[in-house]
Amino acid sequence: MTEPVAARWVVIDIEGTVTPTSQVREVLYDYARPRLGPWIDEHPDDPEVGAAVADVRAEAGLPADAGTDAVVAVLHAWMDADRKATPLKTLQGLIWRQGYADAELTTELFPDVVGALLHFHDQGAGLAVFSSGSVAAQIASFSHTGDGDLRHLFQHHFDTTNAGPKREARSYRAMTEVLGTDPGDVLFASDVPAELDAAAEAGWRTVGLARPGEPFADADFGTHRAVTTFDDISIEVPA
Ligand SMILES: CSCCC(=O)C(=O)COP(=O)(O)O
Ligand SMILES: [Mg+2]
Repeated sequence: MTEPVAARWVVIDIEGTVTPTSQVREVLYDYARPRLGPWIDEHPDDPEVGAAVADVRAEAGLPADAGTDAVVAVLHAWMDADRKATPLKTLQGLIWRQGYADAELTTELFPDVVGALLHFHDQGAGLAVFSSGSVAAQIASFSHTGDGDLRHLFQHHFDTTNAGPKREARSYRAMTEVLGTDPGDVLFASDVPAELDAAAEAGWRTVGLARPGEPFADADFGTHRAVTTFDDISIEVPA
């Protein structure tokens, strides 16, 4: 990106934008898959787990008393289809948080990401994350990266629970309220054109990450600027 974008906030997507898609769909999904059933059975009194399991049953049309095996079969099918259903994301996030705490997981970021985020931060921009991954998963994921603990960089974390669906403008309007700024002061970076469309509809500025080898490398980004690396994104923070 040659021209700097005026932005007080930079909001980043995760999968395909700052981490390779394989980091989520292979490393993290493979970690969660065998642990979902045991996690559900070992946390019978955790209200967050109970609510997520009830939501899986309801969303999948299972009976209200369907057992763990039936619930896990649905969760595995959703993962196979990469359906980013909120109750799945809640349960994955709890499992991944434990995995990061146990030092069994480390987040691999694209090599251009940390330098760019540090630069935006040093320029005085606020940084936030908007991902289908739960807030718990996001925070855990940035606590153990190949580049160290990056949690201090982010002032806000948004997911499909506290903001809403990623492809709907109302989610971006809700986040704008929380950020306490004008929508035109926010730059959203994502690999998914439909997410950028929703952000633009809410008045945000957008940049598409068309990273070589990633699922949206050859996507049509329409009127959104598209770059292949964060090295090509520059911002200026209005005085
Ligand atoms: C470590 S955060 C987990 C990310 C995740 O579960 C996911 O589905 C990523 O989706 P995104 O909206 O960031 O593309
Ligand atoms: Mg993405």
